[in-house]
Amino acid sequence: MTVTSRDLTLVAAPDQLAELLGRRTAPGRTAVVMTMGALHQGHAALIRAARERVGDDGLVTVTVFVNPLQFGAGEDLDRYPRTLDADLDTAREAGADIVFAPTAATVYPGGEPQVRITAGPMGGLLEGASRPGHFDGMLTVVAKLLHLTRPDLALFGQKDAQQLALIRRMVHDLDFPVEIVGVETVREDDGLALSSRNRYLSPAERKTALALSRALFAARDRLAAQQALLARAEAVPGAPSRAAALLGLGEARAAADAAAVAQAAPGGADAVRAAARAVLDEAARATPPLTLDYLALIDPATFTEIPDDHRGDALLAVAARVGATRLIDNIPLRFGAGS
Ligand SMILES: Nc1ncnc2c1ncn2[C@@H]1O[C@H](COP(=O)(O)OP(=O)(O)OP(=O)(O)O)[C@@H](O)[C@H]1O
Ligand SMILES: CC(C)(CO)[C@@H](O)C(=O)[O-]
Ligand code: BAL
Repeated sequence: MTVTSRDLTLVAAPDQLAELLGRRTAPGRTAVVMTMGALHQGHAALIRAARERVGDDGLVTVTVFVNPLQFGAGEDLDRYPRTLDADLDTAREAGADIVFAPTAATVYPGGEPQVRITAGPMGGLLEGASRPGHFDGMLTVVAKLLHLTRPDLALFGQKDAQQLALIRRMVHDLDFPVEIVGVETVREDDGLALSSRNRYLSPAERKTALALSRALFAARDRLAAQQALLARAEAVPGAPSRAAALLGLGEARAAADAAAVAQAAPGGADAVRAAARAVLDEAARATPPLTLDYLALIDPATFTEIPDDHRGDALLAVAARVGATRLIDNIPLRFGAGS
């Protein structure tokens, strides 16, 4: 579908939003994209995906709200970029109908809400361990915004993988009548995941920050190499070992690689993790340095570390600081046959 520039309405009050939704909603065809503003092409991809899903006569609402509840003390709530005029252009070009940009006093008229959503055990891991209370605050505002925007679909980025998993969990556990759609991470040409916080980076910091995506790609390449070797070795019937099998094929170099892989990591996950860590260790010695918060190779169903002999889906997730900026990124991986 080609998205042509359409009329965009900016609303700040929930009753105005309700009025618009009531007037224009086509049944089953409303979508929401929730953001904290400072929109970039990652957000635009979510809005375009929403438009694709609901069609030309559907309704796409973008929310722009920097939610104080999900920021911890000492985090960047005050300096978080607020660029509403530019956001309206991006939202319009990507195909939104409504931008709902309420104030904090509108969203929380009585101050901080007494009753909140609790993220549960998964909410205390990784991002939740580094940012205590973050996911409770995030889920609470997502629940509120779902009530206010009343969508059939809500789209979220895979870049915030744990957020997406927790929103799916909330919707499942609490029977929210909405379909949650995940959208692939949009990257710069050099691999850096688009993020509103990238604009904090100086050129030198940005260069160091590239280590996040390079680490993920190194791990992905390591897994692909391991699995190609294994597949070739397993293709030789009756071979006593992977290395011997490849030697039997006269592939001495590949056999040496296979032996190294087999020795370093018979199951594979540890070597994949190590390939990523090597890139991050190097970036820790760069100027300016990268300070690793976590690197985790996890089961996407639980967000707990996978064992070395894991088979099936996994997620490699990283969080790090460069200067005063904290960035996250992740990549899906598949261990075992068919990956
Ligand atoms: N590069 C990206 N590709 C796809 N979706 C993204 C990307 N970056 C953010 N999103 C998604 O956009 C939605 C709004 O995110 P948010 O406004 O926090 O942007 P952000 O760039 O992640 O900001 P921040 O730098 O503050 O984390 C979320 O669902 C998030 O996952
Ligand atoms: C989902 C969200 C808009 C809730 O404030 C925020 O966490 C974000 O931008 O990812
Ligand atoms: N992108 C997730 C929202 C946050 O960092 O608070």
